[in-house]
Amino acid sequence: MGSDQTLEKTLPIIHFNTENLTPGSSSWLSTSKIVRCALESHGCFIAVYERISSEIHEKMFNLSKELFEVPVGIKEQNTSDYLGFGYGAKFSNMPLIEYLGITNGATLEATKDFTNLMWPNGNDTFCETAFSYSMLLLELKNVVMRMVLENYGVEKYYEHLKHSAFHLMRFIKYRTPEMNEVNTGLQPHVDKTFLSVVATNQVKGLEFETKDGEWIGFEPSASAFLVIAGEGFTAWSNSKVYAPLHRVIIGGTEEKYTIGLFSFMHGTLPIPEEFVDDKNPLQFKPFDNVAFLDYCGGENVIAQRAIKDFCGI
Ligand SMILES: O=C(O)CCC(=O)C(=O)O
Ligand SMILES: [Fe+2]
Repeated sequence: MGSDQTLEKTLPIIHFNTENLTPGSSSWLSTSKIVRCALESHGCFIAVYERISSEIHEKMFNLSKELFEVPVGIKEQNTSDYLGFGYGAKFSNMPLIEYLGITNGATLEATKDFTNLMWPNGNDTFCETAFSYSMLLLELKNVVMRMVLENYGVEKYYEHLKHSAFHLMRFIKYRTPEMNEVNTGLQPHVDKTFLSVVATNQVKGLEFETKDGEWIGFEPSASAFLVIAGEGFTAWSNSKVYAPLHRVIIGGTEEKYTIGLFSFMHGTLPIPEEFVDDKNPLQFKPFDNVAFLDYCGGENVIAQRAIKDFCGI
């Protein structure tokens, strides 16, 4: 296990292995502290998680290429009322990005429904691989949640949060820019989620802004996943967890593919009293993550950090 979080111009890197994945072990406890610190200082970190083998990772990304080859008319049937869910492409300010999403990702039923929508004659390999892969991302997300909550001494909320969570499994493709075309893959934004785990192919482009305004690029490598906090987690933790601004710039000649498991919460969440004291007065009212998404999908979409406007005190 190691952490490079004090190094400037790099994202914190946290290794997860058999030893520190054993709840209650001293190594679990020390890793929990490092995870919490990373989410407070950067709002994200690189998780080196070897339980996700390079075989399934590669298989999933190859299938994801196949997914984007499905005819547009079918991809467009992947609709959703939520901001950023469903199918999206051909945005005037972000011409390179195309995405598809499984609402209620990391469930077999939704993965099957999505597969059957994309391939009316079926595609068992896609369905099985996407489901297994989403479960592995979910496992990592849950480990991180549990570690952070334990380290804050608020583990009593873990089961409730785990059961209130629902996930968007999002597949993204960024094509390379043509001559004189902008290289913006994804505009700078802060996720409206609680917590996400994002995997990418070997192509660079994802960048995070540090608290002092510098942009740091993510260098993809085998078994490296990004854990990113969203504004929901910031509100719930009374601003202890930081949600970082990030963007995608497509520079090279290769297409970038991303697969992310983005978590959101159902229901109204109050801010635990453990996060509030004289030095840290309550900053947010109880909030509904789904209502927050709706709020951001309306005319407030421009605001990069909308949570304060939505439920700040
Ligand atoms: O494609 C990526 O690397 C990042 C995607 C992302 O930030 C998002 O979908 O919110
Ligand atoms: Fe994002």
